[in-house]
Parts: sequence; structure tokens; C-alpha cells
Amino acid sequence: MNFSSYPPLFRPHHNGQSHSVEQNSFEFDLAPSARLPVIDFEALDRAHLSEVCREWGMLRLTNHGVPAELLSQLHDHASELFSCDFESKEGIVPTAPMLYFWGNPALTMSANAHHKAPPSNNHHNWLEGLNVSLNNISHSHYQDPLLESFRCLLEEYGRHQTRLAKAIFGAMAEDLGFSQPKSISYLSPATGIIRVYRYLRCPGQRWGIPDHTDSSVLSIIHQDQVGGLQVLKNNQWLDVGPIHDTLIVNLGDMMQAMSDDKYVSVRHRVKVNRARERVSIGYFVFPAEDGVIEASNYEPFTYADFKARNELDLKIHGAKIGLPRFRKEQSI
Ligand SMILES: O=C(O)CCC(=O)C(=O)O
Ligand SMILES: [Fe+2]
Repeated sequence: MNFSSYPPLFRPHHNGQSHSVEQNSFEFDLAPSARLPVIDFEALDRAHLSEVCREWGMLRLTNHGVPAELLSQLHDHASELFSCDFESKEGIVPTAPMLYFWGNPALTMSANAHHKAPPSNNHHNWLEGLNVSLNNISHSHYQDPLLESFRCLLEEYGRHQTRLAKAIFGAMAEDLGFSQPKSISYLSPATGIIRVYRYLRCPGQRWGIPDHTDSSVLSIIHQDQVGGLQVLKNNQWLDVGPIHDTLIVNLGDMMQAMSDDKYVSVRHRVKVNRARERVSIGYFVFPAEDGVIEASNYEPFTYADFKARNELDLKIHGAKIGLPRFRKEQSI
């Protein structure tokens, strides 16, 4: 196995670690499978959706209308790109709209994607990825044919994700009785981003992404067949296994706040695998930066406030504190 595509820190024998470690209790700690609620996008059962948002904050979406061919092309391109030498990945994707990153801690938590410099502490997420801003994706073109065709696929995928997010959020807004102006500022498709991740093989006890909630309104994940995503339900971690042709939708912190805690911003995490890399493609959408979120359990705040606070907490405490910061009479 040639590890030249891996960031140096993740290569075997870096700092004496070895990929031939026999014992990995982490990986063999088999979790039960989540019986994740299934929502059929074409025959949307709004009552069921409402119940799932309140009880789970995560669901499996079927009949989503994203062509299987598009998904498989995206995964093929991602694998080809990620398998390039690390040095060339660092070099070829430095400009908007696609940005290469690796190892960042709390990447998803801050929603502010890319502190490009690798973190100096030991809390690297065992992954690399591309951060793609959908707002810019149509405006720039790449000379490199692989990058350019990947950009086109991502643009098309972004349109599908925006379509799904709008429709799903629309049903939620109706369930929660949001006014028309609120619905508009609470979901801003222009903020949509896509993150294409490759979780790297790892011999030891490391996380692809540790326990977190997303900062988004909602997130939509397409994972390959490797597995590793887990959800916390009733204090138990459950595997969210891959099922072909389905997407995973999860609610983020913004949705929980807007719903005044009626809906759940779901805790989840990603395990790494000793033998296989895993590719997933996530879409994340946020409220308008300056739209005020108003709910009885929270002091009024904007997404910009939330982001700034998370970044500060990350710096000071090394972790996102998130919604409790904005809850009325919070004690932190
Ligand atoms: O890769 C996955 O399955 C999930 C990624 C994730 O949780 C995130 O980016 O916030
Ligand atoms: Fe997440």
C-alpha cells in the first residue's frame, strides 16, 4: 500500500505509529444498528416527518430523485482525486470554490470550514476533504480536466441538495408554524456548502469526527458502502449503516433553536476503519447570517453570532459549546 496520498501525519510509522497494530478494540466494539426512520421524499408523510424530527433529528431519505449515476460519478471522481499525492492535492486546489483541508478538529462544529493550517495539538480528525462553496461554484472553472468535471458534478449535486433542503425545510416550517418572512431568513440556500470527505485508514483509537452536533439548519449525507457513521439515541451509540441509494438527513443546532427545542439537533460521530478508507459527501445549509432567530428558550441571536461564539469557544476551550451559550439563563 502506497501512502503517498495521505497527509504525512496519517502515514504509518509517523512518530513511531504503525499500521500493523493488531488490537483495535475501537473498531471491534460493534454497535447495534440504528433502525433509522425512513422518509419517502416523493410521498412525503408530514406527520411522520414531524415525529421523526422531534424524536430522532435524523432520518433516512428514499426516493430523493438524485440520480444514482450522479452519485456514483461523484464518488469515482472523489476517489480519484483523493488518491493523488498529498503534495499535489495541497497544490492543485488552493482556490475558491474548492478548498483542500485535512485533519481539522471541529471542522463541522464551527461551520467555518477551513483553518488551513493543520492543528498543532493531538486532536486531528482522521480525514481529509474538499470544502466547496455552492455560491461560487458556477463562477470559476478549472484548467485541470479532473477538477473541472468534478466541479460540474458538484454543481449539479448542489442543485439537487438545494431542492431537497428547501422541500424538507418547507414541511418543517409548516409543522412549526413559521411565518413567511421567518421561513425565508431561517433557510438561506446561498449559504449551502458541500464537503467531500475521505476518512483515512487508521490503526489506533482515533475519530474520523468525534461526537458532535452540526451547526447547520440541516445536513444531508451520502456515504459509500464502508460505514462508520453513528448516531446517539437514548444514550446509546448506534451504527447508521450504508444503504444503497439513500441519503441521511440530520437536523442541526439552528433547526433546534428555531423550533424552540421541539426538534432535535442530533449527536453523531464517525469511526475510522483499519482496513478501508471511507468517502462521504455532506451538504450543509444555514440561515441568513443576519436573520434573527427568535424562540422563547433563547436570547434572540443571529447565525453570525453563533458562528463567532463557536470560534471563540474553540479557541478558549478547544470545543464548541453551541446552543447552551444562547439559552436564556444559561449557566456557563
Ligand atoms: O461523514 C459522515 O458520514 C458525517 C459527516 C459529519 O457528521 C459532518 O461533516 O458533520
Ligand atoms: Fe456532522
